[in-house]
Amino acid sequence: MTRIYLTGFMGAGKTTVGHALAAMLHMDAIDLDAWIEKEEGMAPAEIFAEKGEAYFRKKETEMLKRAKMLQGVIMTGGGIVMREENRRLLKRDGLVVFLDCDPAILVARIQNDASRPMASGRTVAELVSLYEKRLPLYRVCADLMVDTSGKTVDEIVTEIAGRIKPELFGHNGA
Ligand SMILES: Nc1ncnc2c1ncn2[C@@H]1O[C@H](COP(=O)(O)OP(=O)(O)O)[C@@H](O)[C@H]1O
Ligand SMILES: O=C(O)C1=C[C@@H](OP(=O)(O)O)[C@@H](O)[C@H](O)C1
Ligand SMILES: [Mg+2]
Repeated sequence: MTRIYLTGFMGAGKTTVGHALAAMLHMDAIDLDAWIEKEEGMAPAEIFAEKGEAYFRKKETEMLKRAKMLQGVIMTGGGIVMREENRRLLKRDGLVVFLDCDPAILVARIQNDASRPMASGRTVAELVSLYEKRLPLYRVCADLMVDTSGKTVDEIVTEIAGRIKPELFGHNGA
């Protein structure tokens, strides 16, 4: 397996954990949001504001398709599972690790974060409701689920690396 996709709700730690996991596994780290930002010359929040969510979602799917040409740990944006096409691509092209987390922790991390247009300005109830709407979609395309609540980034990375080794190198460790 040459691609490990990290999925999960905003604030779950996909970007942070992805860089640490890639370093541990000596793999490249590719954050789809950062890649979009580089290509568009605008951060996701600016793209949402100036070009709209539909434009961002189109770009996100385009990048996901292009990521198939790369190898490494690929960190996705929290909304990627909303499109059926994206879920199919994730499942087809790599090992999907879903970083789950207690919604109360997620909300504390993302509420009023102006860099996250799907979170800023939303109430706690709205954010929890968005998490609950997306949860089955994260689950349906995950090969592995990791509950990150109360764990440090180091603990999460160690847990993922231990659990994916059989998937990456074969069940006998070969
Ligand atoms: N396990 C963790 N423990 C404490 N803080 C974390 C943890 N994982 C991520 N964070 C923090 O939470 C915030 C959101 O992390 P980020 O990697 O941007 O999440 P995502 O990419 O899933 O939206 C960042 O400030 C990050 O430092
Ligand atoms: O949940 C979402 O719809 C989004 C999550 C963001 O990524 P993070 O999950 O890294 O915050 C980013 O892709 C964009 O702002 C939309
Ligand atoms: Mg991120």
